[in-house]
Amino acid sequence: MDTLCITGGRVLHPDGRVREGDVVVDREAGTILGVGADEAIAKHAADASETLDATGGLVIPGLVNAHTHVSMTLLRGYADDKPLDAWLREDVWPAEAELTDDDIEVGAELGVLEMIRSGTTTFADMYFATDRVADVVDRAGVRARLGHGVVTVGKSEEEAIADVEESLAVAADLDGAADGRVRTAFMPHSLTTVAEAYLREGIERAAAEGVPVHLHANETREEVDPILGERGERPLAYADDLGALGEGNFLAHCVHVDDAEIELLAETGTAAVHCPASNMKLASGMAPVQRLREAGVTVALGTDGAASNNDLDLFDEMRDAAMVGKLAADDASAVPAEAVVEMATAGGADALDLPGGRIAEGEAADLAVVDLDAPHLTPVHDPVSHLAYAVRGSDVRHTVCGGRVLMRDREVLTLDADAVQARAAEAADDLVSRV
Ligand SMILES: CSC[C@H]1O[C@@H](n2cnc3c(O)ncnc32)[C@H](O)[C@@H]1O
Ligand SMILES: [Zn+2]
Repeated sequence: MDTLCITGGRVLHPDGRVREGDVVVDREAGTILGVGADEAIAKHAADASETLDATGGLVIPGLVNAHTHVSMTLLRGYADDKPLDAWLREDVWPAEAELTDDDIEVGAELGVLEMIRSGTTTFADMYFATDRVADVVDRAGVRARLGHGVVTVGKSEEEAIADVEESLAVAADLDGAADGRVRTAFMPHSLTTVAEAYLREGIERAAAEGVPVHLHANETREEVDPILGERGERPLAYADDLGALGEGNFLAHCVHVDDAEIELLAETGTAAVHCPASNMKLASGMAPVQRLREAGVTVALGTDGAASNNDLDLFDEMRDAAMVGKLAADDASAVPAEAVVEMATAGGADALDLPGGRIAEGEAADLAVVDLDAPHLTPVHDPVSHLAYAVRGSDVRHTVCGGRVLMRDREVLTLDADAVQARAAEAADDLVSRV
């Protein structure tokens, strides 16, 4: 049998416990064959086709970035210190109007490179030129749920219809690409940037095809108030009426949600993707993560785009989520370390309905090895505490997705890191000079 064995480290199990042991992977199936320190595992380790050394390290599930716009790496640091609406209208949308498909591809390469280097194996992406993003996912060896983002405000009826059609066509055509590592969703941008008729038709057709729906929801007060004023109902009641809530669907942000909306998410099985860094940078607000989790809502973590974060490092996101979760709840015991680790792993995989997120026999072999042998990680009283509060993306030693080694000893094997960085820097300069 063709196996990969990750040896000599400690392993984070789905129950949050950490134990010494090896992880044996069936490379053909891309799944975990066994975990532990018993004789059978030792025999597998001795016979392994390939070995990754985890000595002094912690093996964790590959992290899941459940909401991003990966190609926005080209706009990292382009526009800061503004609230969402002004940031989008004055800076981001004019720049995005100049993006070529080549820019989107190189921006995606840069973002995926950054994610692999910080232990992320799976992401959800809402953007444009989705076929080019899918091609990057294929070459880089990661997993993703991808969609074409629909905006109809400011467009003619013909353009708006074409945008909805493109999102539905992309969802149908790209699903299963990259040997099944690409799955898709219908992705209207938000409840205020897509008009009701288009939302209603697109969501109905997506549901009929079994395609999930992903959108930004309840991100700012400026987005909630007009819906409340014009419709006399809260945004998630409107979303429910549109058919946007349900198992498999996931909403980014969910900052300004009241108790009834939290209950709606829980009842319908709709997941929420918490984006703490973006919410803080744009001063959008503090999501009630503790209350969402207590209500039984699946909560995942997302970086949002690199222009509002400004990185794609899920370790930063875990720390931010734990910190701001305590402030939001006015309670230092809220959103503890084990909660944010769960949100970045199993919670993310569940929200996106993709494999991975748990290290156990039969699960997808999506893994990262974190090196704990560093001054800022010494001593190790509690490895889970370190994951949430002290580890940095640059502490990741190896990254594996579907049993394939994507980064070994910090060398990314599936992308040419220097070339990607150089191409992206040039594309970003050209882009800005055109805006
Ligand atoms: C239509 S493709 C996605 C669209 O979303 C924009 N975007 C980036 N970050 C955010 C955010 O935090 N809230 C809302 N929209 C955002 C991105 O620039 C694309 O235009
Ligand atoms: Zn977003």
